[in-house]
Amino acid sequence: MVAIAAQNIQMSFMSGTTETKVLKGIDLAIPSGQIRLMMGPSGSGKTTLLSILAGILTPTAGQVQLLGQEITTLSRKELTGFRRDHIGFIFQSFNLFPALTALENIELALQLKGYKGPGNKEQAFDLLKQVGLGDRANNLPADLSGGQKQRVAIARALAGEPELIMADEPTAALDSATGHDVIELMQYLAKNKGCTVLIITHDPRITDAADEITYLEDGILAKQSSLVSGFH
Ligand SMILES: Nc1ncnc2c1ncn2[C@@H]1O[C@H](COP(=O)(O)OP(=O)(O)OP(=O)(O)O)[C@@H](O)[C@H]1O
Repeated sequence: MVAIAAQNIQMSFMSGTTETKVLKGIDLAIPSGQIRLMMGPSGSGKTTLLSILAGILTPTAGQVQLLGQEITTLSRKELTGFRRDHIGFIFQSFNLFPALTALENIELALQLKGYKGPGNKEQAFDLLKQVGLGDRANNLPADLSGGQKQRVAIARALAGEPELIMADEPTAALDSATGHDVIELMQYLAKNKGCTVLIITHDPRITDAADEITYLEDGILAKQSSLVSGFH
């Protein structure tokens, strides 16, 4: 099954009377359970494309289907619900609430996803254990290292078991060993939970973890390499 699909995605931004075409007709099909990297020079349109695939930005033209659902026809409200129910997001900047402990950050995510029972604390703790942070549950983000914060952010993205994980530079702020741990965790999720993982990265150290790499250059797909079949 194809988890993330897009046809002829185009995106233009207006600044004054000048139109800048950032995406010029992108087609994508990412199978379920795959780890797909999206790479390319700065300004090539990666974040814009991820935002469109996640239904955060509406493209100027083109269609997107997530888990078989056409999302370009959904209302804002329906999109918000779809994202909440099916997508876990991970960003370079972690975006944790500084006044909440690691555990509370995840409990909050569960609440926002509509989980309202006494089991939330236990579930949040289980998620922290999955990312190897069972012993840091009561720490505030300020008392965690960059890698630990990113692992909390991943645990939060996993709350509610989303089928899709979308990450924008998840290892950029991490040292090499920690970045590797984070990617191993994503591999675990893809292989064992059937998550489909789409990662924007500049980080050449994580290319080995990908099933496939999509290269974006100046708003078009430059090439696609399948690591599984062994050609780069
Ligand atoms: N809201 C916006 N309004 C106008 N231009 C925008 C907007 N968002 C992005 N752009 C422009 O679109 C182009 C692509 O930006 P985008 O952030 O998608 O690139 P990127 O490949 O993710 O870059 P980086 O690797 O530096 O994050 C850039 O030239 C950027 O200035």
